[in-house]
Amino acid sequence: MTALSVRNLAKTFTMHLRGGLSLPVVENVTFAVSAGECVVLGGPSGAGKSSILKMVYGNYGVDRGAVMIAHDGALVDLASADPRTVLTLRRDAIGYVSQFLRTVPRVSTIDVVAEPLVVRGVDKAEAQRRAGEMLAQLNLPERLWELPPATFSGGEQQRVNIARGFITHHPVLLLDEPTASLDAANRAVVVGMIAQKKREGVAMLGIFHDEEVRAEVADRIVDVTGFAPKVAA
Ligand SMILES: Nc1ncnc2c1ncn2[C@@H]1O[C@H](COP(=O)(O)OP(=O)(O)OP(=O)(O)O)[C@@H](O)[C@H]1O
Repeated sequence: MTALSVRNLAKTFTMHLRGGLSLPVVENVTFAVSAGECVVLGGPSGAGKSSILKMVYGNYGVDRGAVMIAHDGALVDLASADPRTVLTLRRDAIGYVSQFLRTVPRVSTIDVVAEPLVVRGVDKAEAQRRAGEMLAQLNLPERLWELPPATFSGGEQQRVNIARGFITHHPVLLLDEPTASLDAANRAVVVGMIAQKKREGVAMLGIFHDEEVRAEVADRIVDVTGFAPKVAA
């Protein structure tokens, strides 16, 4: 079953501070991700992988094309949806694990991780219990759970971010380098968490620079260089 279908996306950045210089990045981006599948975007630095992920989540507008996401038994185009629909899709249908944690001052780690469940109506104590399970799985020492993550190391912050991104059940999940700052043991934990999401039928689209991780999680690699804009003669 197709959970995410990207059709003919195109993006050109316009550099307003450079006299309106236009920088075509990708065109005709077309691929689909099925439930229970992890598709990885491949290609060299600058090919447009992050830009595609940001368009799929609606952080970047698209010049052309559609991002169809399964929701309530239909496919909804996130690229042309109004802001309310985008928020609904982000609550119920599509999640995003970014590379970096955006920390909020004074909020404890356990509450940072529990929050996505609390806003979905889960009882606070139950949300914190599940947050603790995620943090323990990711080997984050319990003495850190009551502290805000602002002063944590890069790898600790990334694990808090992964716990927060994986705690909900979004049928489509976008992963932007979730293992970049992790040691081998924790990379293996995340690989296991991705395998678990596959078993639960989640469709994942990700960027992984680490070749070992990529080989373990990718069911298919979509080479982004195939979407390079044709240079006009
Ligand atoms: N907001 C932006 N404004 C202008 N140009 C941008 C913007 N975002 C990306 N670009 C440009 O688009 C091109 C593709 O960038 P992108 O980050 O998508 O590549 P990538 O394949 O993810 O690279 P990497 O593997 O290095 O992360 C680059 O040339 C980049 O400079």
